[in-house]
Amino acid sequence: MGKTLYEKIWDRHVVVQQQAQPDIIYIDLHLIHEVTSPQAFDGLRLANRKVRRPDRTLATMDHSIPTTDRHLPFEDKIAEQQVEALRQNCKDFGIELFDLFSARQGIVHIIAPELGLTQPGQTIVCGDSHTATHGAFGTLAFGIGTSEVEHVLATQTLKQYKSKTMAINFNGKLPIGVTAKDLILALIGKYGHDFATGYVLEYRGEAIRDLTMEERMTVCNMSIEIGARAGLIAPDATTFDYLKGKEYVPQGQEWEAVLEDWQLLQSDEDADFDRAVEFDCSEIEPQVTWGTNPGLVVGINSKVPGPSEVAEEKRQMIESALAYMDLEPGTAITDIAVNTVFIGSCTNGRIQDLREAAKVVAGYRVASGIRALVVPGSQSVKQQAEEEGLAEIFMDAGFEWREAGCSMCLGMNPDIAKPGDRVASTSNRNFEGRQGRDSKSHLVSPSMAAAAAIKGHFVDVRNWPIKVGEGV
Ligand SMILES: CC(C)[C@H](C(=O)O)[C@@H](O)C(=O)O
Ligand code: SF4
Repeated sequence: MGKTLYEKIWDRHVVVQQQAQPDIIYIDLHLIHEVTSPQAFDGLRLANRKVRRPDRTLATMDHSIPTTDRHLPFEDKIAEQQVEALRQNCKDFGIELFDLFSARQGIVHIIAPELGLTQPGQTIVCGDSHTATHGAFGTLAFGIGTSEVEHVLATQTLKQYKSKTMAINFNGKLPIGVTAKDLILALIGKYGHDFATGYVLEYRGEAIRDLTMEERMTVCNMSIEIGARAGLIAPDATTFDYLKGKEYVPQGQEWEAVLEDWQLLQSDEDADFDRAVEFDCSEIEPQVTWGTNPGLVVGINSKVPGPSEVAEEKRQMIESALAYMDLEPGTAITDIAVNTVFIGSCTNGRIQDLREAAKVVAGYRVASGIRALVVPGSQSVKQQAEEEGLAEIFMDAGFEWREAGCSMCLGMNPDIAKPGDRVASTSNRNFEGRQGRDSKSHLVSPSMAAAAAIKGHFVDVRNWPIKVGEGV
């Protein structure tokens, strides 16, 4: 019997295997940030322990930091303490930190891939649920809790039960103007936000093969939003081209050797997945979430559904989502007006995302009364966007252009949506209060968010360009 990619990576990392016990697996890379690490370091200190592999541990700050005026003291003293604690911990335990003013600072899931730290066949963990992003490289990457962060810091290993495996076969090609974000939202919409609980997914098929690495990261990033532990894409020429020459990737003869090894990282043809799903890509439209979890999503040319359209056991959930979102069933998605637009996050804060948004924005102005933010996922994305003239396009149109961080993806830093704000957001979560108390989030792709900023409501970006002033 052949093995799945997941099983191959797992087997390469098992350190101890005992009956009726979780396996102990080796961790190749441990990423840390300011929110989920302080208690873990406190635990180490109490036990008088060191960090086992500081050289395989990397820290950045992203969640609670401001994206403007970084030279000023923080308004939020708790956030400032978190950041201070991370600095001290990294210093005391010899861990490299990309601090606030580092050219390498950024969202943890954006910086590791862009530096070439994320590589096929590795195990990567982080005290953060969107660690699955790194799965785009054929890397087993998943989020862990703070006590596990401590365990990994101390031992560079983790106790884990093996997950079940699910193949997600995306058949056919993505229609023109439909993005990776729409692909993953459509999948979650069809199956629901808890469908894949307990599974590690492998995304496969023509539509996946056609995606760039950045698009693959968008897909894997949202694995947790369908309940999965992790999501993987087998590495191929696209992966190797992306990695070649990156700072932390081996060069010369060593590159040839790793390349040979990485090519083995495919599920065997006769591998047995616990479950397989076939998904037809040909009918996907640009997606817009209307509810309070990412699975409550429809195509741009649809209407907000009502409780009567769903199975009895889901009615209450739909009713409470409609009430929170202040939406009436039957409302056309294109009639939903927003007053805030957020382009950024580890889902869609990479350079390709900003390029796609800028294409829509170029030559237009943000509609009046709209607050629109573009927040690059890393300082390196920021710099590149400035060099390419994207920052100027955004600023000329009336967008705010920020320093890198999680920003309005979650209400943990000064970029908070106000009560009642309705946000078109390129992030990955739309739970109640996610972007600020009593604010309403609609998840979309970068080009859809950009178009909503210009028009003041959702539009089908496939019909862009729309002449300024038309139909507003
Ligand atoms: C704060 C952090 C622990 C959290 C996570 O685990 O995902 C955050 O990144 C999020 O996206 O909700
Ligand atoms: S950008 Fe959002 S989803 Fe990603 S790590 Fe930060 S808070 Fe979590």
